[in-house]
Amino acid sequence: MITVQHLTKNFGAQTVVSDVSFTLEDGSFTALIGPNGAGKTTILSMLAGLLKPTGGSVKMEGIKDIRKEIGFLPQYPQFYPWLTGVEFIELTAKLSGISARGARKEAEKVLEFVGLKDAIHKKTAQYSGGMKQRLGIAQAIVHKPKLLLLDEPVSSLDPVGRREIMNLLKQLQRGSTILYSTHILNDAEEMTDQLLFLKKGKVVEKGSLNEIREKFDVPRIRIQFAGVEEAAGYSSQTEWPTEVEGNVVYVYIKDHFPTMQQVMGELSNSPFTVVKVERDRLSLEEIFMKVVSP
Ligand SMILES: Nc1ncnc2c1ncn2[C@@H]1O[C@H](COP(=O)(O)OP(=O)(O)OP(=O)(O)O)[C@@H](O)[C@H]1O
Repeated sequence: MITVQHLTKNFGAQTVVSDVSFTLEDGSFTALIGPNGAGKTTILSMLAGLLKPTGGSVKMEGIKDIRKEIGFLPQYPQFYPWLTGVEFIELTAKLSGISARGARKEAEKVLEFVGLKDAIHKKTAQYSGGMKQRLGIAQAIVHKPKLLLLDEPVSSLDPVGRREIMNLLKQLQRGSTILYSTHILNDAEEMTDQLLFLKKGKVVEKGSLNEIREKFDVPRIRIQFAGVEEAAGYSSQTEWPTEVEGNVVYVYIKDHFPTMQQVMGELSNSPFTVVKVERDRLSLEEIFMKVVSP
């Protein structure tokens, strides 16, 4: 388990990370979510040992020098353009303490794992954005770190590239604890065990997606009608509290009422044409806006 306690960073008079505490269970997948400038990179850099905290601590159970146990993918990874993929990873493997004899083999293995097997002898200057991101992940994991820190690993990629990298990260989770920053909330919604919402350097909300949903969700039933008039008609005749948005009516649930059956019963006795009825849930994006908006 990794325990972060009261982590704080000041740049001059400005406090950009303020008293941040959280834990990462072994093998868990945690997203650090926050708007631009919230302090995500600063937190990851302190965890990676690249930036000295002004205060607070980062501890890994049973480990004294945690730097050896960390793999880090910076937001904008840089590679020597004159090296091939395998040469670059071999170099980083040696720098992270793998023996000269083992480094080449480990480099080839990890490049195959990240899907770059066919490009290992290509110069990194010729890699596409997605390939560079895979190469960045390869350099972060070649020494099999216990904690993997990834700063915006998918933000620069198109949806297909994002999906591929997220699937890759999911596979990595079997061997590592992962903390990654993102502002692409769809990915976080699907994959993550724990969410940390960051605003102006402070963790303003944390928990599993379900826990956070429980807290912020407004229970309601969404009914889509065939037309705007029908939605307005239903809304004016029902006894339940509603809100109308075009051809959609939201029926608000309070203390478990109305139930879905009650609403369906009412609709089947009404003259209005219904297209779709569903229990409405806030998306992670909507929750995020609620949490971080001023
Ligand atoms: N070396 C530095 N000196 C002074 N201020 C800094 C320094 N590095 C970061 N900051 C400030 O700290 C704040 C947090 O920056 P940080 O890069 O951690 O945010 P972020 O959440 O990663 O943002 P983004 O999503 O834009 O990458 C910002 O206001 C930034 O300007």
